[in-house]
Amino acid sequence: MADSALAPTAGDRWALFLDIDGTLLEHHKDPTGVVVDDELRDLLANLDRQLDGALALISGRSLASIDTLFQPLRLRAGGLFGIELRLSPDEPAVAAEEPPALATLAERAQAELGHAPNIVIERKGPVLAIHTGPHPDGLEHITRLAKSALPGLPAGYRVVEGNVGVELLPAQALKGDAVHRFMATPPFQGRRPIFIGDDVPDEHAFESVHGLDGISIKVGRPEQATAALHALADVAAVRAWLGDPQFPLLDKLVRREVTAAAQAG
Ligand SMILES: O=P(O)(O)OC[C@H]1O[C@H](O[C@H]2O[C@H](CO)[C@@H](O)[C@H](O)[C@H]2O)[C@H](O)[C@@H](O)[C@@H]1O
Ligand SMILES: [Mg+2]
Repeated sequence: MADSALAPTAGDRWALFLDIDGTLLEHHKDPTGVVVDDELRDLLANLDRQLDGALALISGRSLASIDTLFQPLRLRAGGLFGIELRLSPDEPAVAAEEPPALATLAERAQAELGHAPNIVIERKGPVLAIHTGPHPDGLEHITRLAKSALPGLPAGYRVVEGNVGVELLPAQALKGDAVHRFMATPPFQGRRPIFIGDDVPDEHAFESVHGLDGISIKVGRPEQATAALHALADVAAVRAWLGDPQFPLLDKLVRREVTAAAQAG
């Protein structure tokens, strides 16, 4: 896909989509251990105002987890990789159901792996995450265990191996589709999307924004193949770029060599 993104035209209006973990927040060995500081809340609240509400968090976290983290800030958001969509801030969060076969796997994973110090099992309705933390000991075994449940799950479920864990996702868990849903609604319509993410599931959103004349930005891991055309080094660089008074300063983005896209998760 040709990269038109760094060819801003006068009067460009932007829409901003942000991944959370590894993009806005440094990773922590426990998913519940991350904390959103007031500086980040203020940064996002200011961007939300500056963009007339065309800002959404697109995360593998559930909407409930996102709201707990960022409260009292309540932004537009796509939770569970887009399964849960809040297209306007005053919409109530509706939690998605956990399929029985996924509950069985979660209990088996807890029995087999729960004792390992680096393993955290996170049940998120139709998504199950088995976190390995930064030292993915036993990742192969965990992936095999997760794949063993696929025959018992609804068609379309897949196992995604991310940077720090394995997740079992249903077919509709695609961040790029969430971006398209937001872009088809006010106040996102007619704007150029920017997506910033760090992990395999964000690849699908990078591809989506390319088709919308947008900007794709991968955070960290320069050695990883990605469809993203631009890069920011780490969480601190993301927050500095977002906080620049002249946001979005496109020429401050590092161009990434176009590499084979990671498997869009
Ligand atoms: O799409 P994201 O917003 O990046 O969310 C991806 C997952 O993030 C969380 O798990 C990851 O971060 C945790 C905190 O740093 C870490 O403990 C865990 O090992 C990582 O996998 C969250 O818990 C998941 O539900 C999200 O899918
Ligand atoms: Mg992430």
